[in-house]
Amino acid sequence: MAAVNQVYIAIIGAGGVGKCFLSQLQALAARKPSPKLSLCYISTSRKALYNVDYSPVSIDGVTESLASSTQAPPPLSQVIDYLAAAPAKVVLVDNTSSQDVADAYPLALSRGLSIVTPNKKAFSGSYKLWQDIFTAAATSGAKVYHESSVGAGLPVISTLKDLVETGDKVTKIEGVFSGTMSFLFNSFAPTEGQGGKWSEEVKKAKSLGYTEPDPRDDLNGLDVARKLTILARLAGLPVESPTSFPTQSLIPKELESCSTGDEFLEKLPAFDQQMEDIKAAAEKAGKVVRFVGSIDVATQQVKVGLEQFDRSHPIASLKGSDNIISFYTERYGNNPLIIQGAGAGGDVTAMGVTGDLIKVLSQIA
Ligand SMILES: NC(=O)C1=CN([C@@H]2O[C@H](COP(=O)(O)OP(=O)(O)OC[C@H]3O[C@@H](n4cnc5c(N)ncnc54)[C@H](OP(=O)(O)O)[C@@H]3O)[C@@H](O)[C@H]2O)C=CC1
Ligand SMILES: N[C@@H](CC=O)C(=O)O
Ligand code: NA
Repeated sequence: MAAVNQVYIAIIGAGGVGKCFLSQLQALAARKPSPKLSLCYISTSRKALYNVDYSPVSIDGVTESLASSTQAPPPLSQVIDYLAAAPAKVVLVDNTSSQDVADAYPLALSRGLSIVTPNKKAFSGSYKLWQDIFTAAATSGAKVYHESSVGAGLPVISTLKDLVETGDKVTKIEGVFSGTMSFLFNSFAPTEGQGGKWSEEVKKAKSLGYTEPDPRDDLNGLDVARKLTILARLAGLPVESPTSFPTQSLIPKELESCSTGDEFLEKLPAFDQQMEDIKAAAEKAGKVVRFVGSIDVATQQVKVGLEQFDRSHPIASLKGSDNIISFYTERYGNNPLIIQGAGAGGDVTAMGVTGDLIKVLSQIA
């Protein structure tokens, strides 16, 4: 029988963000006085580690134990049955970008499992999925937190929720919402100097862990469209899906039929000139080009794409993978509330997930 206040942690996904989350979880579990956490399940898409009697999986060295595990992950519905029958409360941490896992949130929440995740798919899928998730949570009392689904660990979701829940009226949200796009344009079209080759910078963004598992999901604008869908919904706009508003893709037409991300990356250098032309057009106007998004709440308009900025504009002079997100509201008037900082990367994303876990623990343990 589990101790009173014991909480079981179940983790799906152990990639770039997942591994950083595991090291933060290890530090959290070792903290004194120690929260009564125990890891009862962890899986990737091919391997799993768990014990039918819920005896803990050691967090120390878990990446190595998982890699050498011979257990395959059971179907998701069975994982949810297993977790729902645990002799203590459970927090499910989804560190994948899987739509299948996201689609299972309503079931998991209705069975009492709380969820924390950086996965955007659940909150930016169909509006029905969004409603099902929050209805299931409200009915069962289970918690769902997804801070890192926008702006990685930056306090974007929590800030927007606070604005709305305290009665402010959000009129516009705009900025740079992609760590990958920020990094790409900051290094390919810097405010000073020459900048690198587009395709080389794309490869660097992937190796730095900024891109989605398939970098085409960043370059086609969908990752930003997903983030704006989430923010628009939280601001009160019932956006149907991330494809229901205009989004500019930076995938060359000729590469739209590539069957894998690797094939796309291999062929991309042949199309570097397309991006050079876009950069040159901005330079001719004395500006730089950046990939931005905006939500106009009053007109219900959401858009995502390239825009030109003066070199002195705060969006033009971002560094690294930084995001900048401005909230215009009635209370803040003409001077928006601005959040800025790294918007991608394993450690900063995992920070948002661990922070969410700590919030959930304070409510359920
Ligand atoms: N990287 C970043 O800077 C940020 C990432 N995020 C989000 O964090 C999430 C994780 O990103 P990241 O760590 O970079 O991605 P990775 O591709 O590095 O890792 C994904 C992990 O999920 C596992 N996985 C995928 N599908 C399934 C499935 N159906 N069942 C079980 N496991 C599965 C993969 O296992 P396997 O290897 O076996 O396929 C892998 O362990 C994504 O949703 C991403 O959008 C959010 C903000 C910033
Ligand atoms: N690929 C995303 C990761 C964070 O959401 C990005 O580059 O912003
Ligand atoms: Na965030």
